[in-house]
Amino acid sequence: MATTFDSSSINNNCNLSNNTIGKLPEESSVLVVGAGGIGCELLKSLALCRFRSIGVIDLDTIEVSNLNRQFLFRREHVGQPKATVACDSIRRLCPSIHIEPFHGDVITDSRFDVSFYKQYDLVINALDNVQARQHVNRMCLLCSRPLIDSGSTGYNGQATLIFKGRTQCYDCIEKPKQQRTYAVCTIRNTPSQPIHCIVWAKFLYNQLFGDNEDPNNEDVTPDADDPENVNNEQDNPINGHHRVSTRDWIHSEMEKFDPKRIFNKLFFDDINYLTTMKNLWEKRRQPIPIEYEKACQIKEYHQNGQGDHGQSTMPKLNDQRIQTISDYVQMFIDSVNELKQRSDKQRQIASTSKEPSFLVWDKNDDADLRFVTASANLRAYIFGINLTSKFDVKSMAGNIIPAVATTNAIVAGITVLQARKVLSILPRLSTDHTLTSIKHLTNVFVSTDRKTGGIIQSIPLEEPNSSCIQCSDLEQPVRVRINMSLFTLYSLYERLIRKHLKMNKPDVIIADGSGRILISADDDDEDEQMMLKTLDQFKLINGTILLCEEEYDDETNEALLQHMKIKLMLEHTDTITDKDEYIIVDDQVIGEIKQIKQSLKRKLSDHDDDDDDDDDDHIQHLDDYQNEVNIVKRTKRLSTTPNEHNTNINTGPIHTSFVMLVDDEVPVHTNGHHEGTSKDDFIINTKKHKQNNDDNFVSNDSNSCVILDDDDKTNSKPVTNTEQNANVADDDCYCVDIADS
Ligand SMILES: Nc1ncnc2c1ncn2[C@@H]1O[C@H](COP(=O)(O)OP(=O)(O)OP(=O)(O)O)[C@@H](O)[C@H]1O
Ligand SMILES: [Zn+2]
Repeated sequence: MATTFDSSSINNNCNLSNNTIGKLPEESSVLVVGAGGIGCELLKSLALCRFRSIGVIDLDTIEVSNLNRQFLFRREHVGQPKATVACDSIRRLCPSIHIEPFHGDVITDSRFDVSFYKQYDLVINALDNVQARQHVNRMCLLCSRPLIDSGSTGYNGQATLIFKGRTQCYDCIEKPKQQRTYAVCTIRNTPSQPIHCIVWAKFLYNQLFGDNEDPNNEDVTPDADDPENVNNEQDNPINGHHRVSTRDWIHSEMEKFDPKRIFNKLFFDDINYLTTMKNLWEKRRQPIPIEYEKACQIKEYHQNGQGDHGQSTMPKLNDQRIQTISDYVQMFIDSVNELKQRSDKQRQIASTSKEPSFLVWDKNDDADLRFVTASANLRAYIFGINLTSKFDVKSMAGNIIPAVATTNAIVAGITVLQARKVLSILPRLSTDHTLTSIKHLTNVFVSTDRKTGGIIQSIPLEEPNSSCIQCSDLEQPVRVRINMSLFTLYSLYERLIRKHLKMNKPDVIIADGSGRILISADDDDEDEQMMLKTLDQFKLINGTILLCEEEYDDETNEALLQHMKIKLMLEHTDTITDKDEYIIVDDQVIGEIKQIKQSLKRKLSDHDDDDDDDDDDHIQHLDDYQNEVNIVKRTKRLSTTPNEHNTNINTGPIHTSFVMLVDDEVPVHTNGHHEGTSKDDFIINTKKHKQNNDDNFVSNDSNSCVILDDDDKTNSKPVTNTEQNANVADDDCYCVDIADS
């Protein structure tokens, strides 16, 4: 790494096409997200292939376990940010490069907003988790930046291309569940494999130290509703054994928090209760409860003293060895004590900061891992299941598939070739909105499955999935800037969605592929407590997209005006300190409205010029017009300047305008400066209305304008920003408030 490499020597090999129109690597800038296994290989290859402007994001610091394959790091770097060290190493390899590190979480760090992404021509993912990949995918769709998603699992890998609206995006195909799920009854009542005990131990961790409000925080207490337990009377004390929910029990125990009592509750009382559910044990080995004092005496590796199950006599690291039950008892007590201290400290920190008040299990944290190893093995012993070494628990609990350095290197190489191909077509992308300019590109997979072809396989790009929530509806989301740790669900729904965006009562769905409903329109009993929670308490993060969708109300017909779908993109910023404040970022939306205006103008003037009174033409025109109205309706979501909800932002006077559609005609309104004006006046500056309020029909409210039925001026109605839906009949006109541009 100390030597400097002259990359020009390999440039010819990297010249993928004779296409001189394309952008050259040295002229382009690339954002690499993730500086781990693939990331290190990728940065090296990009630098050697003459990429000269690179941004690198990574949230992590270097660990000893990274050093075997993440070769930009050395032992002396352990503990330092990956992004910074990776960039330093690349600079040593290639001094002329401009490479900038960003140590932060790509999802939650508010530095990585739309303008950040727009600095780059191309984005490359070298990440290891779905959530971060989905986030970058969304940002690239929003910013119209091509994305290459690289990844590897063991011997398999991929470098797939994502072009907004032209190829499938990362979310077009539902991802297989990352983690295998196990039946709750198996975990709580009848484990039969080490993994069942490990999953149980992770649930237990969450119950003792984790987020109690997390819906995934499963109860670890015996499940009296087990379908196999049908003939038993449920939840009755049997032979004096009560079933006590661990969650409730631990709360009542918080003061004393004695690890020995916890031990006895989990491994003696609960197991005793389980043994009373007789049906479960008709065809299974019944678990044997153990008390703390007795467990301390057990020097066996296994219930039947079978020792180190089938493991070879190869020398092993300590963590790879299975220990005795008494060792695991000690490990349990020590780790519970350590984690209790840490959790108390965390609660204290949370009381004066925005930090969470709970612990989050981390496979790389030694106390976390010891707790799960000890708890899982004690439970395994009770159920007669083989024990598992700490080393194996880490890989099973962390859902780890071993990384293969060679796969990472191959994937990184392919990714750089993909990047060069993308650059070669970049200038044409903005003018060609079909698949033509990218039809020679492919997704590339590395696979050991020889039946499907060679190790490296090229698969044609596929068109977007029309029902993909992220990319099918190319309408841009409305970007809302808020402070997630202050802004409440109430403010989101009542102030922003209902009052400002004027939706009636929409469902609000989290568009992360889970389909989780944040607020249901059907839910009449809104839980007040829930509405007062801040958005971060619902685990909404920077970049979350919410789909607000309103259905027709057939009975009242009201919904005709309100039938809308709006996507909101939440952007977190610490700079907002008012809990109710939000800023709608509008540059793209204003552009969109201008386009609609242009297109309406064209249509209406075509119609005027058309002397032929052909009925079919007329119908066609009305259809077109209706489409436009629908577009406008759907686009009813604008306003960036301060409004009644954020007047505390001192950004000057309110300039609010309306886009108006009156029947099939151009809107007419009567105050002096606009009267008789042409079709151009779809956008009416209401500030001017106020300045000229010598007119009968003009409201004194600077946020209002007057609209008329085209042919009957007596129908004139003043319309204000906030009342427009109520006052304007559906067949009269339709208003869209937009910021004065
Ligand atoms: N949300 C995120 N923001 C920024 N970087 C991320 C985010 N999520 C993951 N990463 C980074 O992506 C990289 C993925 O690399 P890799 O798959 O080699 O994982 P690793 O954490 O380095 O290795 P291991 O998991 O085996 O310890 C990591 O360096 C990780 O820090
Ligand atoms: Zn998609």
